[in-house]
Amino acid sequence: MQQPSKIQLEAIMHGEGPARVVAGPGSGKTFTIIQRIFYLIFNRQISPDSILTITYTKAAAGEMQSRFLADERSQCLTKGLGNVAHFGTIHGICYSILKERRGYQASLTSENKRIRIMEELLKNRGFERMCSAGFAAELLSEISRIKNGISFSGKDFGIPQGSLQLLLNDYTAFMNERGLCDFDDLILQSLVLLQENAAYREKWQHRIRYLLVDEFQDVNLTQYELIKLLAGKEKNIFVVGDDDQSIYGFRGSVPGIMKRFSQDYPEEKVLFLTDNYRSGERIVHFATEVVKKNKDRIRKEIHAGKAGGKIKGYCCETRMLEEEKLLDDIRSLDKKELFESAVILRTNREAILYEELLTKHKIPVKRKGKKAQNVFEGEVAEDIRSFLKFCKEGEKRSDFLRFMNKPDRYLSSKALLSERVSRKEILSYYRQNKEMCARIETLFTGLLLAEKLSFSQAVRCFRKQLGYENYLLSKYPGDKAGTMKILDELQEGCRLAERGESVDDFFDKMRKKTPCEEEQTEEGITVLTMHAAKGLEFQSVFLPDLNEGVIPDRKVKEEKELEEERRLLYVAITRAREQLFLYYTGERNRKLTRFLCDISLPWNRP
Ligand SMILES: Nc1ncnc2c1ncn2[C@@H]1O[C@H](COP(=O)(O)OP(=O)(O)OP(=O)(O)O)[C@@H](O)[C@H]1O
Repeated sequence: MQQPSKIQLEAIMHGEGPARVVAGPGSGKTFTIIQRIFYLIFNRQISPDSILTITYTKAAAGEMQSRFLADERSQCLTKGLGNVAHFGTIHGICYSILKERRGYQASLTSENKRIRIMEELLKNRGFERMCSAGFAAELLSEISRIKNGISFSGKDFGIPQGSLQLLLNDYTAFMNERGLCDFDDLILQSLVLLQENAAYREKWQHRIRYLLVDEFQDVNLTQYELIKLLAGKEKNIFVVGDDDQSIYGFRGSVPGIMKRFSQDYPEEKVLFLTDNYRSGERIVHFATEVVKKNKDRIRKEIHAGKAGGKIKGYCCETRMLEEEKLLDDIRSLDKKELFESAVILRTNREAILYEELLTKHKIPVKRKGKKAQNVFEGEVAEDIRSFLKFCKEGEKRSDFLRFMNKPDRYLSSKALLSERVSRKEILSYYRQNKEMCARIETLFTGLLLAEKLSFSQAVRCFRKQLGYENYLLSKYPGDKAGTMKILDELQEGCRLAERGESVDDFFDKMRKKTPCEEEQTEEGITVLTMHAAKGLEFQSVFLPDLNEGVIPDRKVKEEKELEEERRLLYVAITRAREQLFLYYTGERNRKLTRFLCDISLPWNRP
């Protein structure tokens, strides 16, 4: 078995009271937490049932639990005491806190459903033109900031500031009236419940005698308040985190939370886990050079536990040369190395494009545990739903607005004079413009036809005859296969509609069918985003597109946000065990990311 280092041992054997472990990447945080749980159970005779470990994601909780159960010491626990330690996310714990309380019946609303609700509320307030899933998601993230007491981000949403507050009120009223709640509500409601109900609070404090928190740097302030309440007067709270890996600012986390803990618990024990067991020395030094430019951080010296580590940087004249060099480098790996390597990108969309590039060049890509998408959820499904509702159920203005300019027909909402859309009215509005009139006639011919067709045939008409398929293909040029797959599955799925069934009922029914997890885990190189790479490690890591505008993202301007972008790059770099490959392009005067500009590294031309 792996032997803990002296400092890890000190953390593992910490007794009572608050402790804060400031750790670097690859320093064995998970290992330390698991060993501490065993220490508490076997050396301090703490009942496993009263130990709770909070992780940031469900996947991390599952991973930690299986590592705990894989240790043979856990076997005698299940046999002997009949209970085990608990692992869960903060949302999971809050759900239990609320559920146990008699009468609590709120049902948790999925992200997709929240987006649909927000779209509806936007329409009700007269913002039809701005209504899209992306815009609704951005507003919801702002609402989340407000609910968590974080100041307004300053983003310009193109709507008056007062309207944002109105939308927040609408959203709260909508959720309350229907007994719905979202992830923020889970935390806020649990917090209020525990604050107001002393007996219930004490019951939970008594139940959780030892609280361990992983990835503490990503906890937001409301979550932190709740964690403090659970820790209660005994304060047996053990938090582990790396402020340099705080990358969830958009969910309200702040790297300063690690410092805040020490203000709230001045009697804390502080320990620094600074030996990196994962990466070769050169990679550790390089990563440190990158992150140390951030001002808002706890200073720490990370030491490499292993010698070596290879870093190669390439400045490519064109995007095409960059892709070719990346492909060549990946091809130079043997099969085993390939399966243990990853290409890491800034955004999801880029990850999809790179996955496609590799597949096109016959490089196997791993799709591990990826959740199959329910095609009846999302933007495309919403467009199709509006189209079907319009054709089959009353030609409503709000439905028409959603699809009328997909593809762009240059139709203005001003041409829609009444709640029920009339072809005549629109034609009369554009009577001076022959081209527009021809376009409108073509659209309405298709709509009239679709009215008489089955759901599935109508979807086909929308795709092919009315140009929706080509519109999507030009919107997502890099994801042709994905777009066609969604459209095919939606069209096929619509065959399941029953005679006389309303469009909304049918879509709701189809949305409830949970898609199964993709069973096979193909062997190949992993392609993922910087956010998703957190907590993972790979033998070789490839980082393409290290250009200004990509990282930092072109929208990011403020110093605080720039520091978070730098941390993202740090997370990506520190995933590499042995080899790190970096690429950027100088095409059309594009520049290397500012985060690497002043770090000495030979940038070779391929
Ligand atoms: N004392 C030790 N001796 C040898 N190897 C160790 C020791 N502690 C941890 N390791 C190894 O170091 C690697 C990193 O550990 P772990 O994944 O727990 O790091 P982490 O701190 O959670 O990393 P990160 O925050 O970067 O995701 C693992 O392969 C682990 O087995």
